[in-house]
Amino acid sequence: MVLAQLGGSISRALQQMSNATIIDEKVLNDCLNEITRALLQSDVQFKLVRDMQTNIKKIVNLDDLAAGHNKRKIIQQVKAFSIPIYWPIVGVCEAVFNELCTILDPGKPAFTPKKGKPSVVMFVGLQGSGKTTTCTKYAYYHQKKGYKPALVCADTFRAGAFDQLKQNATKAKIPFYGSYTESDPVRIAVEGVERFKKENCDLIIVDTSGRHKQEAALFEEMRQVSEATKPDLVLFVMDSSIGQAAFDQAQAFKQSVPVGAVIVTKMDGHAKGGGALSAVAATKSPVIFIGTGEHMDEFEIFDVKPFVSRLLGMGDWSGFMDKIQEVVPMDQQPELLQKLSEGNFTLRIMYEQFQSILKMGPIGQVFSMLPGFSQELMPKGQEKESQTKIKRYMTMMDSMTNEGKFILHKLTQNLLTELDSSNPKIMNESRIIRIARGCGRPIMDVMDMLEEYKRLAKVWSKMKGLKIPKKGDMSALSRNMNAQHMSKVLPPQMLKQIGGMGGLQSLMKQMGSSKDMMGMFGGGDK
Ligand SMILES: Nc1nc2c(ncn2[C@@H]2O[C@H](COP(=O)(O)OP(=O)(O)OP(=O)(O)O)[C@@H](O)[C@H]2O)c(=O)[nH]1
Repeated sequence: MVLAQLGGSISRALQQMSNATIIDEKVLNDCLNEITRALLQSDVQFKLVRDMQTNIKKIVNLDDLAAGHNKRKIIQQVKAFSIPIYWPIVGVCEAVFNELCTILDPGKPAFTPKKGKPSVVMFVGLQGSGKTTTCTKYAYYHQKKGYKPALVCADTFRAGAFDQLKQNATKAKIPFYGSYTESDPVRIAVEGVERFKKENCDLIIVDTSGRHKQEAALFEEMRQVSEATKPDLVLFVMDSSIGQAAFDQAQAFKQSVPVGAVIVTKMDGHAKGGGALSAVAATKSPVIFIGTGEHMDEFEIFDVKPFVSRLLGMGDWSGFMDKIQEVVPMDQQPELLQKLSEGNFTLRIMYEQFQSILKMGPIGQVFSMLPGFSQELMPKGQEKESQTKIKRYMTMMDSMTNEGKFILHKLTQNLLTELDSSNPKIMNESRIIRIARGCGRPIMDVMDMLEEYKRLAKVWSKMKGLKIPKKGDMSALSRNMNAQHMSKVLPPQMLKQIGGMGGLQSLMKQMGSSKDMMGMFGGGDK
């Protein structure tokens, strides 16, 4: 399965899960099985896939969720009180995303050469993996960054290897060393490294001959080159279409030489995404670059998160996780909560929420996948229409502001704009006609917008009576938040999963410390 298909399969599996009304063990298992199948077909090693599935289940354990053991998920769920989102799906997506990122990130950065200080980098890999081409790409990349690279051809096995390197190096104006007559790769490697050290080159790249894991003699030769040149970094070059063999091959190299980083080549073709994951797992070294074509500059720094996003077929999933917080920015939550606690869900608040959703751009569409997020406002499969609808509502509300008609507040005698009033009754016929005229929309549209406002106001009215602390004191908020409030604002399915009112109460007891509760709102130190 090629990369794009893998992404498609995984996102389809997640989408199917999001279509389910209730996410129970079976729905979660079906989704994970689907993802597992897709990864296996993409040549991710079986063990890796199995571990990943177990880990995701641990993170998204629905039983745990009900019993309140899984704080992280609960934290996400409680955050959901800010907006009616069915959060567990985000949790599963995030877990899949994080698991893939974890596999690709072995936790230790690769060696980076320093300018002005001689470093030796040795390239190893299977025959035809693109090693020689990649050596030059790597040298050229660093040359552009101000390094002084040099190439040494220690591939005495393949006839024509030296010519190929010479040709590439000449094109890129990079000094090179090799021999048509010498057959000992160790000797050539040592001579080349010494020579370029004397010439003050700071990045000496040693290309070795391609080999297969069955070729014991060639592996021994590679080990000797490594011992003699003492490279600062051994780079394993792997063709992305190698398939299931990737793990074993990478491991065989790692067992002979201290592989410190991986470069995956031919990512431009019918690339299998799984190989990269397997190579990292086998070598416990990070992928640092990818080759995306035959040309010198078709070479990119490897970045885990965008790669996984691509793998999952979701433009920028990591960005989504960050942006999700924007729906109600953390620093604005106390203010917002204050207004809501007073039962003041105004058209202005609705306007600001719409603004946040639109700010999320196409990512906002992801919300429409999530059951619970205003089915009426964002029906599935009609994201574009929904966005247009939101924009239309906002235009109507703009017209309300511009008219600047004020309403006298019954109790405070303050003058409020239509946008700041939380009493839908004030929107009488003459006001509706005026707004419709002002924005050039039919009266029905204005009424439609006001219906949506009433619907949302009803959801938010459940927050009424919540004691809100002063701005910044989130822990006080958590102390004042009781299970009763929570039960009102959590979507019913979510409450059911937590174990109803009883489950919620015991959960809140367990999470009693203010530090934990602060975490629930994204505040405090984590
Ligand atoms: N499309 C594409 N082709 C690549 C890429 N990298 C290398 N190639 C091509 O792959 C083929 C093999 O590349 P080489 O650099 O000769 O491979 P090698 O690993 O040095 O080969 P041995 O010396 O036999 O081990 C060449 O035709 C390269 O042009 C890439 O990122 N994308």
